[in-house]
Amino acid sequence: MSEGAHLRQPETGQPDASHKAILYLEGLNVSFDGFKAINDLTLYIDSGELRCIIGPNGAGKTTMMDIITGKTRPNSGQAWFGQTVDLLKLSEPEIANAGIGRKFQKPTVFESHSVAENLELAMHGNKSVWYSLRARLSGEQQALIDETLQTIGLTENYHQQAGALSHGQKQWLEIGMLLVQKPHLLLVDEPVAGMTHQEMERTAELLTSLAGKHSVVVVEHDMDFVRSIANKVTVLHQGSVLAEGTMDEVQNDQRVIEVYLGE
Ligand SMILES: Nc1ncnc2c1ncn2[C@@H]1O[C@H](COP(=O)(O)OP(=O)(O)OP(=O)(O)O)[C@@H](O)[C@H]1O
Repeated sequence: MSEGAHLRQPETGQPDASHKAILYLEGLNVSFDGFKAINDLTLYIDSGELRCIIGPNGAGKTTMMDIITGKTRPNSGQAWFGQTVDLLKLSEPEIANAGIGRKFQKPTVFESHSVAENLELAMHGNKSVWYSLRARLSGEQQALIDETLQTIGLTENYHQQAGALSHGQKQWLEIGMLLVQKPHLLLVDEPVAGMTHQEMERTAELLTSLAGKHSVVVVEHDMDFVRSIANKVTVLHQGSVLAEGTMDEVQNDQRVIEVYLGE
């Protein structure tokens, strides 16, 4: 089987979120050469919620995302997707196939293909570009592409070459490329780095519109942006949860203030 053969199959079963949470991280530990990057981390994400994760450099945010997607294996602890999917037993492609999509900071769209073709390619996943762009789209697939373009605000850019999009538009296209794979949980790494103010506002609208239908975890350094989208914020520090609550609650938390002042 070719690399990523399980990846990006659009139809996946629903994770069992009957106990409210879609993601359970419990007592996780990760050491790199004796250094504890993740230290007894326990964190729950509810089904349909939009959660922001903040924390100073080196707090363990990326490592936490890497555990969820199977890129990094913890030394101990538990990571469950819903009630029944043990993430620590799955490979990276199996985790993606189970319905966890990740958007990295830097956009990686296919620059020489059109916006719609990028969505088609993402929808067909592991198939070759040649196959993907010649396969006839079903009515349902075409409808998904149209709906996704509307969600990400790129309907007008259907035929435009992706390489000609602005930085912000490329980021939205890449979010669209995840959406056509119908993920249940979306992990989004620093979505607004390098964006104009206007692009940031549009990204805030986009991410908040995805919550409910999807569960969304956003790691972001820009506090104004976090304030504009967050209901609940988790602050990581030295690999553990330092504080959790509304933006106002965590910003007024003395321990959080000290950690950020100490940066
Ligand atoms: N592969 C690795 N080998 C050794 N140390 C690592 C490795 N990956 C991460 N670390 C260390 O683990 C700690 C946590 O890193 P991580 O990238 O998860 O933090 P972060 O909160 O995402 O930081 P930033 O906001 O700067 O991206 C850091 O001290 C980092 O240097």
